[in-house]
Formats: sequence, structure tokens, C-alpha cells
Amino acid sequence: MADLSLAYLLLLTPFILLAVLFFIVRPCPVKIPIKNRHVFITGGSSGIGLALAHQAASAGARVSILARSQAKLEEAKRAVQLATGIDVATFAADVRDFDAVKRAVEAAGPIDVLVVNQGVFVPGELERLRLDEFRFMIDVNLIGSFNMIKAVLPAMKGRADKRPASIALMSSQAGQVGIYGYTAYSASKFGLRGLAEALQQEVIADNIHISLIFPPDTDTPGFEEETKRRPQLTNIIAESSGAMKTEVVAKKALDGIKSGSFIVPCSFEGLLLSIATAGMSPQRSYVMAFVEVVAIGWVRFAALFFQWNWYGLINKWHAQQK
Ligand SMILES: NC(=O)C1=CN([C@@H]2O[C@H](COP(=O)(O)OP(=O)(O)OC[C@H]3O[C@@H](n4cnc5c(N)ncnc54)[C@H](OP(=O)(O)O)[C@@H]3O)[C@@H](O)[C@H]2O)C=CC1
Ligand SMILES: CCCCCCCCCCCCCCCC(=O)[C@@H](N)CO
Repeated sequence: MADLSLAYLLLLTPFILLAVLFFIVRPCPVKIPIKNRHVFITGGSSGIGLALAHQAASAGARVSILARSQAKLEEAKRAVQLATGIDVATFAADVRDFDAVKRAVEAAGPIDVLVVNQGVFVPGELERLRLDEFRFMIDVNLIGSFNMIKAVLPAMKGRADKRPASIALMSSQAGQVGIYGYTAYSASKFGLRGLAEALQQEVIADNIHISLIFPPDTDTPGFEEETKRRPQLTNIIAESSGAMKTEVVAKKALDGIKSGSFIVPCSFEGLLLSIATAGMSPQRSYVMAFVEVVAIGWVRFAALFFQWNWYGLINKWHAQQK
């Protein structure tokens, strides 16, 4: 009799766990509507940002894009107009210049979905990177994101439309695990995670929801430039997660934003990496929370195998250099 109830309890454990998680996941699940809302994308003139502009416009959003080069902005505007028949608003500003950003944001009007996507990457070993190169990455990727969010928040909080709003940050898988050749880049992208976790607590009462997107290598114009000077070992290690098409990454990102997900992986390896690095991040989905709780030990085991493999590759590479 006692044996039988023990067996029942064991069988029931996953369901009990699922039920508990259903009630405790916070912040609560949310959907972010895109149609007829103002989506503002930084770095929207190229690569992932431009693909996002296309897809958001097709989904019926009012789209604004911001970047430095007026010429690239105009070209992007024409491309979206040609493909979708929709006009996007363009703003030329450098995210490092808070006053310029503030002026652009004020001219654009209240924003419902901010996608902080601008980013620069200069790969190279710390010893070889120049001082201005690592500062450049921290300034554009991290400080620039602070500037954008600080400029956008007041009007976003005061929006007339009280429906859920979103701030999405474009990190990278190199913002979940440090990778050879990416000291400064990884630091800038890891920084976004701290910013995102803390900010979510600060803005939840205003019905604003944060998403952090973690793409692997993606075939953008920026990436094409990067590969010209990427250290061989960076290439070898990054190949663990392959390369993705820009449109696919943009779709994953937009779906993640719409579903209000805090962590947004873009591929299967990305999903494993997100479980391995779940840490103390919020998780709104009780199903994903269940997967994390059940799988985390084995995924950590897999992660240690990746490290074993990477250090093996590094060793081999150095042996070949001799
Ligand atoms: N491609 C990849 O392999 C991956 C990319 N990512 C991240 O995704 C994001 C987009 O990357 P990707 O599409 O490849 O980039 P691209 O280089 O193709 O485009 C970058 C965009 O950001 C803009 N930008 C750059 N610097 C500034 C600045 N200081 N102020 C305002 N705008 C700026 C650029 O316009 P302009 O130069 O005119 O300012 C351009 O619109 C980045 O944050 C990147 O780190 C993450 C993982 C992988
Ligand atoms: C169980 C654990 C599974 C782990 C799989 C891990 C794979 C990690 C590979 C990291 C690749 C980083 C690419 C960065 C791309 C990027 O941001 C640059 N292209 C700059 O744009």
C-alpha cells in the first residue's frame, strides 16, 4: 500500500513541479502587440536591424530606424518602401551622443517597442586591440544602450496607450559565454544582461517588458567585415554554433519580443546555451522553467564538454604555430 502511494507520488512529481512553476513564474506571461504600434530600431539601416524593420513594417507597425550614416538610412528606407510599400521614419544620430539621441527620440514621438540593436565588433586578442578599439565597443554597445533607454523611458512610461510596451536588447551568444578574441565585445554584451535584469525590475510596474536576444554568427554586412580580421581561433570556436541567416534571426527576435520572453535564443545550440546560463534571470514561461529545472544538470555537463573541446582546439592551434 505504502509502496503504491510512493510510486504514485514519483509519477506525479513532474506534474506537481509543472503546477508549482505555473503559479510562481514572474513576471507573469505577457503578449506585446506590434500592429499599429511604434517600433523604434537602432542600427536599423543594416543587417539584423534592417531585417527587423522589414518584418515589423510588414506586421503593421509604425517603424522608425536610427543609425549614424544618413546615406545608409535613406537606402534602408527605400528598400523597405520597395518591399512593403511602407514608409519608415529615419533618424541620424550616434548612440554615444546623448543629446543627439534625445532629439531624435523626441522628434519620433512616444515609442511602444524599442529595439536597441546597434552594435560594433572589432575582434582581436586583448593584447592586440588598441585602447580606442575596446573603448569603442564598450561605448557603442553598452553606454550607447544606456543612452537610448534613458532617452526613451520618460515618454514610454507616459504613453497614452497603456498596453504592454517592450525594450529589447540585442546581445549575442558571446554575451552568454566569453569567446577567444572577444574580450571587449563579450564584456559589452554581458553588460547588457545586468542592465536588462535590473531594468526589468524597475519598469515592470509601468507594464514595460524587457527582452534580451542572443544570436550566433549571422550573415550581415557587419559580420562580413568582421570575418576579414577575425582571429582563426575565434572562427574555430564560434563554429560550435554555426552561422544563421539575417532574416531568420530577425524573425526569432521579433517572435521573442512579441511573446514577451526575457531570454530569446535563436537556434537549438542557443537554446542549450540559454539553459546552461539561465542563472537568476526571470523566466515567464512555466514550460521553459520546467525544462530548465529538469535539464540544467545535464546541460551543464554538455557545456563542460564544449569547454573541453575548445581548450583542446586552443592547445592544438598553439602546437601548430610552433
Ligand atoms: N552579425 C552577427 O554575427 C551578430 C550580431 N550581433 C549583434 O546584432 C546587432 C546588429 O548586428 P549586425 O546586423 O551584424 O550589424 P551591422 O554592422 O550590419 O549593422 C550595424 C547597425 O548599427 C548602426 N550603428 C553602428 N554604430 C552606431 C552608433 N554609434 N550609433 C548609431 N548606430 C550605430 C549601423 O549604422 P551606422 O554605421 O550608419 O551607424 C548599422 O545600422 C549588433 O548589436 C551585434 O553585436 C549579435 C550576434 C551575432
Ligand atoms: C550546452 C551548451 C551549448 C553551447 C553551444 C555554445 C556555442 C557557443 C558559440 C559562441 C559563438 C559566439 C558568436 C558570436 C557572434 C557575434 O556576436 C559576432 N559575430 C559579432 O557580431
